[in-house]
Order: sequence, then C-alpha cells, then structure tokens
Amino acid sequence: MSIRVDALTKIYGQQKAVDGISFEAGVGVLGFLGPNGAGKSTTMKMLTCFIPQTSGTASVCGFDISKDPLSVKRNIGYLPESNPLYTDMYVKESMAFVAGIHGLHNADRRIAEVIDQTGLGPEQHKKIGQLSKGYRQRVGLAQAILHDPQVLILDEPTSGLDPNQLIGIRQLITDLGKTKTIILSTHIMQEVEAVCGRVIIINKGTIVANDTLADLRSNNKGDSLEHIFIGLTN
Ligand SMILES: Nc1ncnc2c1ncn2[C@@H]1O[C@H](COP(=O)(O)OP(=O)(O)OP(=O)(O)O)[C@@H](O)[C@H]1O
Repeated sequence: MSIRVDALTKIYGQQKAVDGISFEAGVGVLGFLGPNGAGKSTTMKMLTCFIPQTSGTASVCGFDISKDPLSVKRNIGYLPESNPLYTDMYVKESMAFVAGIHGLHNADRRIAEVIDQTGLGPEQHKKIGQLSKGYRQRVGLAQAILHDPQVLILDEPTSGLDPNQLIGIRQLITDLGKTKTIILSTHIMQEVEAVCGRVIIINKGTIVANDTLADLRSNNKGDSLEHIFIGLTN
C-alpha cells in the first residue's frame, strides 16, 4: 500500500478537525468525500507534509510524514484546493521552475509530455494570469504530475470546469489511476461514480464509510451515492 494512515489527528486550538482516522490506499482512485468542514483538506495537508499532525502517524511510499518529509514530497504530487500559481509566469516557464525544484533530468522532454497529457498545448505560450479557470486547474495538475510521483493528492481538481473540460480531466485522472495511488477530494457524486474505485466518507473528523463503490451500494440496498452520503453525514 502506498499510503498508510494510523490514528491521524489534527487539533486546531480547541477544534478537533481530524479525529484519529486510519486507512490504507493502493493503486487506483480513492474518492475522499465529506461535507464542508469534515476534515478532508486538513488530512490532505498532513499527508503532503504541509502541516504537522497533532498525533498519530502516516506514511507515503514507506516514508513517515514526520520523520522523512522530503522523501514523502518526492513521491507525492499535490494539487491544493486553492491551486496557488505564479500568475506572472508563462505556462512553460512555470513548468520549468517546478522541474528545477525537483531537479528533473530531461526537463524539456518531460514538460512537453505533461503539457500534451494535460491538454495545455494551445495555451502553453500564455501567462498563467491570462488563462481561464479550467486551464489554470490544468496547470496545477501538470505541475503536480511533472515529477511522475507514485501518489497524487488532488483536492477538488475539477471545481469550476465546464462540462467539456470535466470530461478531459476526469479521463486523465482515470488513466493516471491505473498505475498511481490517487486520493481525490470532490463534492461531485457523478465524478466519484465516473472515476473512483473506492470511497472514504469522512464526517466531523471521523471516517463513516470506507468501501468499494460497488460494496457501498450493495450494502445500502442499491441506493444512490448521494443518498448514502446524506444518510451517513446528517
Ligand atoms: N488553519 C486553521 N485553523 C483553525 N481551524 C481550521 C484551520 N483549517 C481548517 N480548520 C477547521 O477544521 C475543520 C476542517 O476543515 P477542512 O478544511 O479540513 O474541511 P474540508 O472537509 O476540507 O471542508 P471543505 O469541503 O469545505 O473544503 C473546519 O471546521 C475548519 O474550520
């Protein structure tokens, strides 16, 4: 398993945002669902070593998030919810910048490959600030996969995309999920059905479901994912 999480907890001041969650994830796309404020982004930030946990442990590709954050970051690609980008940089320039951070060999070849993979070709000579929201998402995704990490953490990667762009990005995530471990946070149930093999539902910092999509449905009398979600989180 590329991701192992054991009793992971985060307390902000008085608030327990993540309350002792444990799970494992291997190759495939794991949907990470939950209502607003459930603790999804906080979990993702701990797994990517952006914030420290209060207690518990987690490892990515065998590397402990507290003891070896650099190795974790080498093996992980992260698209944060807010997708912070340098808007004054040109698309290709920003990719070269990220390639430099990762010390990539053959950077030009890899950048061309990823630009092609993410459908950024027609926009590659623009400044990021000139791009539409959907294309900015693509740049974020391109930067996250540039160093070809084994694990991808994608926090609402398709928010704000038009239906045509949605299909393209979902297909890309599906393709990447054939060989990589992907944790995908989304509020779009249709997306979960289209892309995810397994689903974790988190509510008020604790896991209330962890199952394959098929088993989750059959255990709930074939109910829709939306109804199951509402039943478990209300
Ligand atoms: N830096 C912070 N300081 C204090 N509280 C925080 C901080 N970040 C998050 N929280 C709180 O922790 C809880 C979990 O937030 P988190 O962003 O992880 O939820 P989420 O499941 O990603 O929600 P959403 O679907 O709205 O993005 C929320 O109650 C939030 O207000």
